[in-house]
Amino acid sequence: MTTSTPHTTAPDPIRFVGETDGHLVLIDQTKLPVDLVHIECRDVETVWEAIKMLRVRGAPAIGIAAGYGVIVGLQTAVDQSADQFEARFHEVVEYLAGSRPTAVNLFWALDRLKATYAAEKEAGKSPADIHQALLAEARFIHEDDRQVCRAIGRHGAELIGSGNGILTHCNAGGLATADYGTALAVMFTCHDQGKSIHVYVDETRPLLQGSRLTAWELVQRDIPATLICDNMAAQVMKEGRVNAVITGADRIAANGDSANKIGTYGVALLAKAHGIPFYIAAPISTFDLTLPNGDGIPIEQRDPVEIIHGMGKQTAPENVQVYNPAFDVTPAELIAGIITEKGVISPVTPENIAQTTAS
Ligand SMILES: CSC[C@@H](O)[C@@H](O)C(=O)COP(=O)(O)O
Repeated sequence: MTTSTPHTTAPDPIRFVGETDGHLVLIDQTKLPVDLVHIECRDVETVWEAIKMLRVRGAPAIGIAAGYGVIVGLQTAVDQSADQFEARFHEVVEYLAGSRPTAVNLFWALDRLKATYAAEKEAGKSPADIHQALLAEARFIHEDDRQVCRAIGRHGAELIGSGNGILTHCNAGGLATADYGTALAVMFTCHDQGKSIHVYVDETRPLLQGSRLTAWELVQRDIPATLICDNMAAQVMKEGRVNAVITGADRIAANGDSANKIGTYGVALLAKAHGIPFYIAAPISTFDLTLPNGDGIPIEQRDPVEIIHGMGKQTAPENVQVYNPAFDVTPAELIAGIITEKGVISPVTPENIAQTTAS
């Protein structure tokens, strides 16, 4: 079921309505910026489809939605035996884990629910009680992300001076998190602090998260912003308009190599060539310390149709070969700092990452 409302203020991208028998409500991000449409997810298949098709997207938001996806996925099993309930739990977790491969926040959130399940089972709890505990954990992940984003904004704002131009790529805003964002949190905080900033927004081919979502969020907040096509970033930097680049991340390896939306690596190289600091803004939940470097980060490959028919009309021959990786990996040496809720990691070294993530 979908509902449409006028969009004059920044709305919650993710809401869970009710208790364990409730449902998930998401902004359908594929419809923005033209329509603010909500979708109701009353089964896990709808949640999976929403993640896969980028109706909900952005690393933290995917994790939050998946947490609630487990709750709706278990609703059909709560009256069954403890063994059947547990089998369904693992089935739902595996199913949601197969929706998208790159953002580690998805797996991080599911792992937290697995740990909750194990603790409740150990304590001899019933399926209904376990279901309740899982909802509490999903809600905690959601609420905690709000605080995390605010802290990222505060730490990042210290790096930005009044009068600065900031370039960003993709959407790491309120829509990609519980609210307020990661990279955009820095810009929102600067704006709230009265600093005059100007944001350059890469449109972000092929799915235009920059022009559809980031530009929309900035316009909603009256933050001065200029939309550019991805291939204009070098010229804009050369003209001296950009003092810092800030993007989000989907997975950060133990050495700081960071996966983010395809094109981010190119932006980081351009920033280096122009002597502009390139920052990643991401929560601790985006670090994957099991990976020593970015080589092991799984890169999602998406459907060629997104490029051949990306603008709602055919822009390439149907039978042309297409390569459509959704993410790339920016090497740590190109990153001036990683802005987390615990502070800014700089220089980006394995030692500094280990220290901050453990604190
Ligand atoms: C705070 S969101 C950080 C990243 O998830 C974001 O920059 C990004 O690359 C999202 O890609 P998407 O494919 O739109 O989910």
